[in-house]
Amino acid sequence: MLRNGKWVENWQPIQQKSEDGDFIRQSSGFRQGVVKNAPADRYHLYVAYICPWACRTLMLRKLKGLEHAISVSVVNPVLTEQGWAFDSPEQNLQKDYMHQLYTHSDNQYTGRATVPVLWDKYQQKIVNNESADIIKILNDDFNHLAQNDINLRPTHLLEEMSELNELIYDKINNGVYRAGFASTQQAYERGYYDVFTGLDTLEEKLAHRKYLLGEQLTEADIRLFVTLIRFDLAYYSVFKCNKQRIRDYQHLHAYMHRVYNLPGIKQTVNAQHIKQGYYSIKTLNPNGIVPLGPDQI
Ligand SMILES: N[C@@H](CCC(=O)N[C@@H](CS)C(=O)NCC(=O)O)C(=O)O
Repeated sequence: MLRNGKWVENWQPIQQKSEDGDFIRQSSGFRQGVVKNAPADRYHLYVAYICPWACRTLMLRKLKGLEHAISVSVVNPVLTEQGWAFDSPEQNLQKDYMHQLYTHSDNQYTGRATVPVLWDKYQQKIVNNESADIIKILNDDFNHLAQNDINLRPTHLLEEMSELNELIYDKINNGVYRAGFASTQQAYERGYYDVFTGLDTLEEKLAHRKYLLGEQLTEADIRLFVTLIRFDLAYYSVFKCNKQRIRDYQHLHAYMHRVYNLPGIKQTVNAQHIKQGYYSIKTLNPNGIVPLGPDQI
């Protein structure tokens, strides 16, 4: 991580814990918006295919048809001693590491150099590093450039969606991390039970619905999909969420494939990066062996 603009931590991110051993997610440091009627060459996304938070921004970019307007850089799947690294110097400032883009934006930055990042190419600085903000920005503020007429935050569904988003975040998106990074048995069990009660609730909901809120795809589906697609590949095993796989849920499994088969979505999923990334977390998998399976998800 960065402390006052200096890279201080060794490669494995220190996971903040509560007194009871629960994993605590840190908050994001850059929370700005974009300019009105942004030109097509102004903004850029930095993402990792391993990262569910980053991939939800990639999904929005695809679904809205913003590929021509928002360029993308993808980091390598395995965190290095200096955090996220690029294969070759990235395209905006020719930097090798993500943390250099953070210190270029704020030379006193303290915090983790996470992805996703929404970058302003004109001002050469980070606009926002919170995926919840970024997906809202991509949905609401780029309609003049969007090639697809789709709104994932329809006003009449916002209230129901935000309730559902809370459940998805607490029990599922963050639940798998709370199980995976727990440092006591009790904390692990809290995470584990949250994950599976959450999945059971949504399995029931999806028995009668195409998407979480009915016929229309919404942001809630994006938020759920990114965890479902990583589940059998990584969370089931490396995060010990092993009551059952997504494959074993009739409705959730069909739904996951329904979303996966939407135009462009497959290109936001890279199973090899997901496995390499999660199985390289040394505290959870000291020898770094990456499993060959599953053959199918
Ligand atoms: N609040 C952030 C969380 C992003 C996040 O945790 N990203 C992880 C990858 S999944 C990361 O970049 N970790 C690097 C690190 O912690 O050093 C968001 O949703 O945008």
